[in-house]
This record gives sequence, structure tokens and C-alpha cells, in this order.
Amino acid sequence: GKPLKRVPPGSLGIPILGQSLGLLRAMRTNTAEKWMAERAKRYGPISKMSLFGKPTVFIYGQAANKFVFTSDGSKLSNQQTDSVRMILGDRCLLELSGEDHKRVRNALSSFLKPDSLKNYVGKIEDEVMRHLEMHWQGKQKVTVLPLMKTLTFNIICSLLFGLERGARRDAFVEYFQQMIEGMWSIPINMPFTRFNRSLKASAKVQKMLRDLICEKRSELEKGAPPHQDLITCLLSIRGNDNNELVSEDEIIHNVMLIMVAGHDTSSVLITFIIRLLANDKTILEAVLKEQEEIRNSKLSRELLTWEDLGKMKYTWRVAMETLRTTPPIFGGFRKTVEDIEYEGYLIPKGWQIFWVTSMTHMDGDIFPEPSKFDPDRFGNAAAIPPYCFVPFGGGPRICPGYEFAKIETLVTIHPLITHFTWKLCCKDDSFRRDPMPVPTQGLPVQLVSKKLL
Ligand code: HEM
Repeated sequence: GKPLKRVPPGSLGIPILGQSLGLLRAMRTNTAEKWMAERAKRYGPISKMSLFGKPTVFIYGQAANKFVFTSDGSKLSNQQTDSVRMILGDRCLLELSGEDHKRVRNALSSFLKPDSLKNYVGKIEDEVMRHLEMHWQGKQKVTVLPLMKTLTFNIICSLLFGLERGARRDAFVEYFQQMIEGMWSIPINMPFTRFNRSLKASAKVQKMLRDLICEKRSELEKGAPPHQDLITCLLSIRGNDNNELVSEDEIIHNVMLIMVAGHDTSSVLITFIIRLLANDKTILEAVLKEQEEIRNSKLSRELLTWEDLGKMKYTWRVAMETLRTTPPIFGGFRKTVEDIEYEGYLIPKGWQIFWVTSMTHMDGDIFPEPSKFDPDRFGNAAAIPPYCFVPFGGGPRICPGYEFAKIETLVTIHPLITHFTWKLCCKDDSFRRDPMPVPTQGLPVQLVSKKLL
């Protein structure tokens, strides 16, 4: 018969802990890119390690990304680390495959597609303006990251779940933060571990969502319109037998996924754009010019439209370049469903595969002078080879929140840059990963209001 292939080089380290602590430590000191590059130098483009309790193979490059993003569920499943699965639940999109994945993803996409989101630009702007009035206007100093988290969380709550401002939303925010803190931790469920705290918070969030669904269901029965928010929309989708097509657990687990996937990522993107605009005068002026032209074409308090967003081309290029240089998502995992042969190696069934955004984003053959911040790289998006710019992943699981993130970002930058100027307060202008990028002290800035909101 065929000779047995070898598993990739590398070491699995100590069971359970393996290299998790090394990687997490590198992330916290912002040397994770270096950590990965050193591994690549030592072991080549495919190597094994142990991460978050599982044997893991780390692969990178354009071909590796394509392999990860396009292999179907018979080869690679999308199962997340134990921590993520136990916290978000086993019926969220990340855990589903095949027909189940398609059914639930279609249901979510009917809400997240541009044609539907178009109608919410005004509602998002309303949240942004209230936020700026409350937390920015008249202040001399603000800390950007926590504020942007509050803002993106509020936008999600109002748009997707119909949760208005108030005590209930505030309780939600708090449990949510606790829940997220343990998502990339080592799954040791003992009192006082990050993971344990996170699991408890997850149980509380699930209880709150179950109550919310119950209320929405009875409102629907009384004749409330089905398109007010994501939950009512999902409850209203019926199968052939007239039963709900998306189960209650699926609604709850996906609502939690969207809140996690949708607010942390975009808050990081907006924060790093604000940081960049403080550091780069030329780019600041170019963005300001584009935004003022749009503002000057409108009446003083007139709301932004979908067409206005379409004109913010340069601003979005700046966002894309920010996503290239500081991708909110460091990378992700898949799991092998069977023994797989890859580049002459055996990857045994049940192992994790780890892909990483920075490895192609910072590759000088793909992005010349990769450390230089240059929005014009995205002047002609078609010139960028496929599976190389992957802040949103790729293939059938590419981020379905791309348009949502784009709208939120543009709608937030517009009033910020036309009404305020800011300077960084910290001498130390660096960041760490936790695992999302966090600027020093959350990015405190000194603020000047140019004109009233
Ligand atoms: C700058 C903002 C964002 C970034 C960088 C981002 C990035 C990503 C990445 C890298 C993936 C995983 C792809 C994979 O593993 O193959 C993903 C998946 C996902 N994202 Fe986003 N995302 C962002 C915003 C959002 C928003 C605003 C939402 C929802 C409103 C959202 C919802 C989701 C969901 C539900 C998935 C899972 C899709 C699936 O498995 O089919 N994301 N995102």
C-alpha cells in the first residue's frame, strides 16, 4: 500500500496548555505576528502545535487561505475551540455545517444584506448622533475604544434586537463583556478562571434572550409587524409545516454570535481609524475633504443617505488599509473531519487547522512595502489577488456582516471628522492583542469641538 505520510513538524508541547500561553502572551505584548513568523522560519509553511486544548496545524499563504475557506464540510468542519463553543452554544452559525448552515445563514442574510440594511442608515445615524451628543460633545478628553464598544453595541441592540436604551440594555452590556472575556481562554472550568466567569455570564445572557423571544412571540401573535428587528424576522420565517424554520436555540445562539461578531470587531476598526487620523495629517485632510464635500451638499441637519455612503470611497479605502494592517480578527480555526493529506503531510482527523490574517496581509510580495500605510492600494480592489486580503475571511463562510460594518464605520466617521479634531494623549502609541487589538489605555484623546452637532 501507500506509505504513511508524516504529520507536520513542530511540537505539541504540554497537553491542554501546549503553545496557547505562548501565543496569548505574544498577543498581549503585540508580538504575535513575530511569534507566527518565527514558527514559519523554524518549521516551514506548515507546522503543528497545540492550541486551546487541541493538536493544531498552522498553515498560511494564499493557497492555504483558499484551502481553508473553500473546503467543504466533508473535509473541514468549522468547529470552534471548546471555549467558544461552550460560551456561544452549539447551534450558532460557527458550529453548523451543510444544509443547517445554509438555512440559518440565509435567514440571517435576509436581514444583513445591503437591500435590507439600506433602510436602517437613518436609525444608525440616530444612534451615532445621540452617542456623540452624550459622550463627546463638550468633553476635553475621551477614551475612544470603550466608547466605540458602547456605540456599536447600542447600534446592534437597537437594530437587530429591538432593545431600546434603558436598564435592560445596560444589564445586557455588562454580562456580554464578561462573556466575551473568556472566549479565547483555555477551557478550564474551575471557580475564578476567566472561562468560568464567562460561562456564567453566557447563561445569564441566554436567559435574558429567552425572555425577550417570549415577549416578541406574543407580540407577533397579537399582530405586530414581522420586520422590526432580527428576532421577530427569524421568528416569522416558517417552513412547509408552518413551524418556525429557525429553532429557539438557533435564534439565541446566533443572536449571541452576532452581538459578539458584530460589535467588538467594528469598534476596533473605528478606533484604529481614529488613531490613524490623529497620526497622519495627509490622510486626515483627504478624508476630511471627502466628508466635507458630502456635508456641504446637504442641509445642516439632513440625514445621510445610502447614496452619500456610496460617495465615501476614499474613507472606505482608509478603512480597508486599517483592516489590512490591524485586522480585528487575528485568524481562525477549522477542524478536520477525516485524515487529510496536505502539501505532502498527514493532518489527522479531529485536529484543528489555524489560519492567520497577518501572514498574507504583511507579505511584501502581495502588498509591496507592507508596513507602509497606503489606502491607495485599494484604489483598484480587483488588482488584489484572491484569498490574500482576508480580514472578513472568504468562501461560503465569509463574514455576512461586511456591509453592516461598512455602514456603521462610515456613518460614525462622518460626524466625527466634520465636528471634532483630536490628538492622542498617550506618549506610548502602541497596542496589544486580547486577542482583538487594544491600543494603550484604550486610546485616550484630547478633543476640540469645531462646531456644535
Ligand atoms: C470590521 C468588522 C468585522 C470583521 C473584521 C469581521 C470578520 C469576520 C471573520 C474573519 C469571520 C470568520 C470567517 C471564517 O472563519 O471563515 C467572520 C464571520 C462572521 N461574522 Fe464578521 N466581521 C466583522 C463584522 C461583523 C458584523 C457587523 C456582523 C453582524 C452584524 C458579523 C457577523 C459575522 C457572523 C455571523 C460570522 C459567521 C459566518 C459563518 O460562519 O457563516 N461580523 N467575521
